[in-house]
Amino acid sequence: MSTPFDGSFQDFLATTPDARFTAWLAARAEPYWSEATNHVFTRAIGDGSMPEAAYARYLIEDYTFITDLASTLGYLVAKAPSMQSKSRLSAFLALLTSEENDYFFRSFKALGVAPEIYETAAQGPVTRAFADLLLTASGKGIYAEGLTCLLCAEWCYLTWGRREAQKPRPGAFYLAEWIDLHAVQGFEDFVSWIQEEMNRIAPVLPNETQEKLAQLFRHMSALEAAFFESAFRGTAAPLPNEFQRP
Ligand SMILES: Cc1ncc(CO)c(N)n1
Repeated sequence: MSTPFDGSFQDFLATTPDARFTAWLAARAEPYWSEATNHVFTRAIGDGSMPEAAYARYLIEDYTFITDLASTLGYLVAKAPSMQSKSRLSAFLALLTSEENDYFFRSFKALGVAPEIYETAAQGPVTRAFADLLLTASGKGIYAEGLTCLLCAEWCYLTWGRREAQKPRPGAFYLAEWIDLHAVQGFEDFVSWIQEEMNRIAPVLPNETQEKLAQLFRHMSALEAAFFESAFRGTAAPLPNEFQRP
């Protein structure tokens, strides 16, 4: 999807003068960015080959991920520099905690997952690593760090969502609606906004901070791929050493 690149944003600009910061983040995240956006789980959502057990496993983990993502958005609303940015972020937070929350309840019911299970489910290792990364970056980091995590998560879902939306919808409503949620115009507009926000604030940050953002986006991409892998196969290999804490 992206051509891998491992230099600085300045180096990237030298190869492509009108390159966007967000394109650099994706290029620096290879091969994980492509693994996440093309994972077999994401294709199974749209092509009728999704095993019910894998999807139930996925939704239970994703419900706890979404809870941490809502907290991340809270931190971002607090740190956003302008009313316009706070407005965009809080509108998405409202969607996440209403319509999308309702989607989870209806889907759990259809899949026979009881509230006792999804409300008290312990996070698996990948979801725990996500929680740690999201909450540390958005809670302790500067605005751009939390925004980088949000960008990766939502851009990844827009990418597979738009691709799967080209196919006829699967029969199961929870698959069809999961595609629609991530392929609608409003979601595309939100992801475009996050990209514009990033491309406005990040090119003027110090080189070291830009490197930190590239590493965060790369780590998020690897976790997104591992999250799909873990749901689809019931297990995922630990992330490579570059992502282990010193
Ligand atoms: C793991 C994961 N990443 C991103 C999204 C999109 O919000 C999601 N629902 N779950």
